[in-house]
Amino acid sequence: MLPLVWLRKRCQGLVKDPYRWLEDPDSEETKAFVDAQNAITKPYLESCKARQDIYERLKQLWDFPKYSCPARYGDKYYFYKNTGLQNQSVLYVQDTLDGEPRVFLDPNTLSEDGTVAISSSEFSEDGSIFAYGLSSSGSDWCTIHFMNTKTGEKYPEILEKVKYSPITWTHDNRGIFYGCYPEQKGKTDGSETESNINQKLCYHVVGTPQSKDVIVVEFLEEPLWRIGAQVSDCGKWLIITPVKDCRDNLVYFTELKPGMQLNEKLQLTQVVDKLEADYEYVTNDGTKAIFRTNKGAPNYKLIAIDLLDYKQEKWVDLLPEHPDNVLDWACAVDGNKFVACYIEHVKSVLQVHSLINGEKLRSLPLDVGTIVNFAGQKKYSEIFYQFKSFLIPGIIYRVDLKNEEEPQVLREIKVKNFDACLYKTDQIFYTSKDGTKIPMFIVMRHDAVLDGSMPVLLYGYGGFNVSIQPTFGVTKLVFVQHLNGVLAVANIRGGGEYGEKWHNGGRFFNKQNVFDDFQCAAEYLIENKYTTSSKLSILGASNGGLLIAACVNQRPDLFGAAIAQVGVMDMLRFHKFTIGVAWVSDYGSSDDPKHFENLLKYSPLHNVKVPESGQYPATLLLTADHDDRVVPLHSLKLIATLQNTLGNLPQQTNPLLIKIETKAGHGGGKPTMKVIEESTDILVFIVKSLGLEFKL
Ligand SMILES: O=C(NCC(=O)N1CCC[C@H]1C(=O)O)OCc1ccccc1
Repeated sequence: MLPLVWLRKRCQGLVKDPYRWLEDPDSEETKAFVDAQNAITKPYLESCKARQDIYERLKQLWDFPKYSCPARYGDKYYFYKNTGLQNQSVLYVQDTLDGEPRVFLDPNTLSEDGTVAISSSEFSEDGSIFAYGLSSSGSDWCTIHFMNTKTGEKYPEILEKVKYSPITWTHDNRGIFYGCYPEQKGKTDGSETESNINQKLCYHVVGTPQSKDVIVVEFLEEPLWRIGAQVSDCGKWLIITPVKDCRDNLVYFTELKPGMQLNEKLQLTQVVDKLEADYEYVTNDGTKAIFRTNKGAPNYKLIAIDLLDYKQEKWVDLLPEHPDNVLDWACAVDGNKFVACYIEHVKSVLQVHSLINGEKLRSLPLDVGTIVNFAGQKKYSEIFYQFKSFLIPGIIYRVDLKNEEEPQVLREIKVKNFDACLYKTDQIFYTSKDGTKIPMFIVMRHDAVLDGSMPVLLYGYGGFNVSIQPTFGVTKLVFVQHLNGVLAVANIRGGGEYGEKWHNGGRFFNKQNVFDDFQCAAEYLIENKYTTSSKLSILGASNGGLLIAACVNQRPDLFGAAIAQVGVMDMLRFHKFTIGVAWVSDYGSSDDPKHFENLLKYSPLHNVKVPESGQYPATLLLTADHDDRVVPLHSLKLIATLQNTLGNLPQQTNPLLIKIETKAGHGGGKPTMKVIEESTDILVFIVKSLGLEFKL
């Protein structure tokens, strides 16, 4: 037997997996397990006498109008608005910026309980047709629909089996390129766990049935590739950017000649042929295509590639890499400019540059916080951007770049019954186990007394090049305001806060740095008298759920309460379900012996053990039956292991619970009422676990 196969068998032979049966969501045993768990957890969370107060307060604080930036399509403006407690935001249309808004599409009318959400959308080049994806119960699957923007009339066809898909129009307004999985067998409602392979890029002509659609791009020898596609700003080119996991993509292109039928495979020219960096199309200036890339630039930069002479030695830097700040995104505006958004020590910095030579033309001043939303196009000089921070719910600015005017506040979002002046946001840098300085935001009352008595809610994510920047979160503010709490957000490695070096510092064989960074954040908060372990709660979702569960296994003594939402818990098998195989770019795969050992070291499911002294903190796992990003089996297997290993020990008096939501998924598109319910559960669990008093 080959040494590698022998080694794998030996290793895997050592690893028990007694709850493998929980991997079948449709078996009677799994359904009974889910019901039995919910039957314990729901009464536990409902038994909290402060629950109603917490729920009412969350609802009251949530009930403020939320807006997106307005965006121009055709001769109209469109924007999303939620009056406050609507389950889904509504898409409005205006003839002018101060015209009377009219409802354009209200997703709340598409389901009784608000579980149908708009997951993606794109207007045709002339604004005459609106293509939009609808997802149900939080699944990543969506169906694509088409609407005439003048009459509001729906086209008859609905595109099915769409997932991880672009929507990009040919500039003749005739149809769209989109991604689908025609070979997917069985259920495609998000409750299934089957892997997604063999995505195809198709072209759909509006007004025709999907059966007439043609596969225009496929990579038969690469079943794992997801095919990114974008029609260029000028409409002449189709840029194809296949990606295999969660980083590094290739670049192909083809010319879209006027009148092209698009009824056969496209002949692609390959520009980038090595999976070694990210290349994101920004715009093009004639044959000069601009990409945001980290190729030779861990903080990212903009390069120009001449599509007619695309050899690498001919690539030129348009916006060189900044030595410290991360180029987060760029958008072409006003014909010959682009807006660049940087991350500087975790806060957003917004600048306008020349598309001709990249030079900086002006800054757009911001407070300490985040640009959460931007609207601008190469063909318009008017741009909009929305700013948020921990204490600012949203300010939308408008500026017309054709003149030197200062940005004007278009809309300032107000929250009732919350006096932000009572609170402050500090950014501190603490030292992690290996000496690395880690930034952390701390939000609390101005008059807080640091005597170790305050409860803390510590949040982290730590992966996939994702930067956790300041945002306005009602749940966290209720914790600060009504539990006299301290909110701490640790920008641990694995994220993108300091570019590629930060991401690489927390992935593959450096993954333990992420857990060390988070545990050191907790120790910093204790040493500096913000709190004590018994008053310290930790919260994370998805990859952040892995963070929570791994840190609880490694330091059960450090935390008073732990909440892991939709966590990745089985690090030996995650790649076998839905899109899990894409995560090997951060985690590696247990199919590779060197990664097998590394994964086994921190996999939450495989590292539950009885603590030498004391017990595990109060632990709540949250998942949902239609989560097809991180399938619920991860959390089901972990809670079974926790309860079976620790649940009967006399010293384990803290609860070890799970709640499985129905008609819900990974989080995207979740209706407001379900979000408030879940936030109530989280705060109730913290109140009960830390023995806090909720003060209205
Ligand atoms: O899997 C991911 N991204 C990584 C991801 O979602 N992860 C990675 C680990 C668990 C989970 C999380 O942290 O949210 O994206 C798949 C996707 C979705 C939509 C369009 C294109 C591609």
